[in-house]
Amino acid sequence: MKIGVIGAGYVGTTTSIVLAKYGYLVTVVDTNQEKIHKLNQSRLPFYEEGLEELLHEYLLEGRLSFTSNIEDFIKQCDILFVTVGTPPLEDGKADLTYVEEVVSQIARFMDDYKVIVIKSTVPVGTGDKLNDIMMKELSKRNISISFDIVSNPEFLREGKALHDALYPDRVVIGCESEKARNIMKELYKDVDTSILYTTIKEAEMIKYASNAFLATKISFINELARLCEGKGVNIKQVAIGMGMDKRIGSDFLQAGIGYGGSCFPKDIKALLALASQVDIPMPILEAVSYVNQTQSDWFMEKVKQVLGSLTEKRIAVLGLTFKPQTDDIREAPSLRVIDYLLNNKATIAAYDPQGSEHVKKIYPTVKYTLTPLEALEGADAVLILTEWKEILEIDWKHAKSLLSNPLLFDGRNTLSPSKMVELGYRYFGVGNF
Ligand SMILES: NC(=O)C1=CN([C@@H]2O[C@H](COP(=O)(O)OP(=O)(O)OC[C@H]3O[C@@H](n4cnc5c(N)ncnc54)[C@H](O)[C@@H]3O)[C@@H](O)[C@H]2O)C=CC1
Ligand SMILES: O=C(O)[C@H]1O[C@H](OP(=O)(O)OP(=O)(O)OC[C@H]2O[C@@H](n3ccc(=O)[nH]c3=O)[C@H](O)[C@@H]2O)[C@H](O)[C@@H](O)[C@@H]1O
Repeated sequence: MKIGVIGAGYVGTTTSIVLAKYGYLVTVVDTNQEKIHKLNQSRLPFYEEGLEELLHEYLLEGRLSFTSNIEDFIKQCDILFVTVGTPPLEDGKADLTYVEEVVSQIARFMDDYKVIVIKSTVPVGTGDKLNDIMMKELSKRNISISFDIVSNPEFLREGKALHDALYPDRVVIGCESEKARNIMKELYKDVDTSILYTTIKEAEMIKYASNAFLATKISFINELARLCEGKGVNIKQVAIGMGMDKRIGSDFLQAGIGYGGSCFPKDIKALLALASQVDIPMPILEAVSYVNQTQSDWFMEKVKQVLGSLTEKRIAVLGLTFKPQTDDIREAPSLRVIDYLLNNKATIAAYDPQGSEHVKKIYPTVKYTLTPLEALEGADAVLILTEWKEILEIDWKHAKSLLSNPLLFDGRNTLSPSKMVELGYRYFGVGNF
């Protein structure tokens, strides 16, 4: 069974490495020559711990290969995983251009049965649409070759990609043919988890529903944090107490400056766009998005209030990526915070272990430092926006001596307020005292 993976992004690269680990022969294709070149040199095109070593090993062993020749690739592979991007369009809908293009190419070049496994996050009904595209392309060739479309959504998190792909909580397979189902069953035989077989549409919806629910938990706790702050109640204790109820669960109840990343914001927009196409109002999801969009402003208003004015104030921004252990800055709350600070004429020194180069392209006037302590020199306030280990493990006693003003705004509620106060800081968390 030869496996092909289309797209060498987070999902494609991780999927290919995991499949190679399970002993399959895997080839990955991408239109981005630079990525393919890098991968062929055992270098990841993004930052993700634990993957590069395996990439190197499997390349050497010949279990994994990377190419930009799509035609040969399609002819040679039996199972094709589609992992290309589905970014948001202006109106919030998922842009299916890349997925549709890939599927057309498969139909144009295939000469025997293929299982086409859609891993990209796509709206409900996409499987049917892709099926139509395949049929149309094949009829242009005046040829009849059988194929199956399977929806196998990906649930990995950036920063924990390898762990999540190796030990998933569940695998969802949306599949409507016995033949494809048996192939998928064989493919996942060594993965020790529950497999849920569904229709294609159900699998497509499960992916969006899961992300939307996780985002709802975050916006719920963030909204509650605002109330807790007003009432002098500690949100961290509230979250612990809530999370002890198994029906609620303790995950994704960490209050902060809001969720970011390439998926939650995009997938919520896409789900709302899907609902509006069929005139179904989704006020809960609208509110989830609204709370998230206003959370960093709410946080920054507090900073402004404490400082009086931000004009010409020196602000140390610690953490730029949307979460730790990644270099991804897509929809990162730090971008909104920097925007806010620049609009208020503050001076910024920013530190991030992985994300600075990317943010520099958007905000070239910000000073980017190589160490967290450099960013703190002469600062009037410190903002923690991402809970990187490098930031949490700062020697905060020494750090205080570098600051003009020991004001600490912890946008991730990760430091101990009492310890910081003991060290002489004025500490402000998110509903956390
Ligand atoms: N990033 C993540 O953690 C997760 C992403 N997803 C979903 O998976 C999909 C992919 O996400 P990422 O891997 O982050 O995307 P990405 O943007 O990192 O990678 C997509 C890759 O596809 C390539 N590509 C585009 N058109 C192509 C074509 N015609 N032929 C070959 N390659 C082509 C691009 O050059 C790019 O390298 C999205 O739908 C996303 O929502 C799902 C779960 C987790
Ligand atoms: O579809 C996707 O791409 C993926 O989206 C998320 O994964 P990811 O965006 O990589 O990262 P998360 O760990 O979910 O964090 C997302 C954002 O929420 C924030 N967050 C998370 C948890 C929390 O309690 N509070 C909170 O503010 C994080 O800081 C981050 O900005 C989902 O967790 C994955 O299951 C899914 O596969």
